[in-house]
Amino acid sequence: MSGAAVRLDDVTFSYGDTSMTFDLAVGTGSIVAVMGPSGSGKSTLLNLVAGFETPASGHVLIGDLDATTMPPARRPVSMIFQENNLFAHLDVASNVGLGRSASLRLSPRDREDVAAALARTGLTGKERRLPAELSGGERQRVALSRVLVRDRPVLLLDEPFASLGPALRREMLELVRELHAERGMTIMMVTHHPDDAEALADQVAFIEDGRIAAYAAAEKMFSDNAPAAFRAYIGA
Ligand SMILES: Nc1ncnc2c1ncn2[C@@H]1O[C@H](COP(=O)(O)OP(=O)(O)OP(=O)(O)O)[C@@H](O)[C@H]1O
Repeated sequence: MSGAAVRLDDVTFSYGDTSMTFDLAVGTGSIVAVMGPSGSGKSTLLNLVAGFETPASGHVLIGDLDATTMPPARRPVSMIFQENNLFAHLDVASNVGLGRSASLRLSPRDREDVAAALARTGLTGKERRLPAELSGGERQRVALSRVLVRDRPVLLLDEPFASLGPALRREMLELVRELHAERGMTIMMVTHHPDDAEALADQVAFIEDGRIAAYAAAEKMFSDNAPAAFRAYIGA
């Protein structure tokens, strides 16, 4: 895997009378923290990239592809949500195997890759467990293992560690940082935690009222030179 650039070109979208407009260019292999008040449009932005929502106008470009109307499964993208990433009736190995084959027809090579991904995320020995028999952190490790076997150039994280305690959250962010160093995928991560953004991201996109109010290097956004609205939002 290596990353792909993501571009939203004059993308407009609305839910009833909530209108949003996104213009954003994310460089290949960079990590962008998507931050902003509740209801500002962070999840919608990720859903437009993933293909769960389709723009009213404008274009979504991923690498060389115009993905604007492409169905989610065909996009070179993986996404992890805060919860419900796994199928409750399938064991850990099968949930990860789905990243390779939707019908779970797995070759010996696929099975090796599933085992390697589970080893990489620290889940060896838990292959036969059901999601309900795992902790919240372990379930998100399963989701990350599936990302590894899916091997797509863009990874979208919609507050995947928000319900974990602080120490575990840091541990999971560290795992994401390592996987990024190994694979080089482009990451867009929604987070409400400035510490998480500072630890992981090289860019911060600040969303306010359905538009990108600021987009700059994390170094700048977490300095005294950050836009006033962002400083107010993080309580700086
Ligand atoms: N399925 C939907 N139907 C109608 N309106 C929606 C839907 N999903 C989101 N909205 C509205 O669109 C706006 C943006 O929502 P979105 O979920 O993208 O915000 P967010 O920044 O991710 O919020 P949060 O931080 O609370 O998760 C909000 O006003 C929300 O109420």
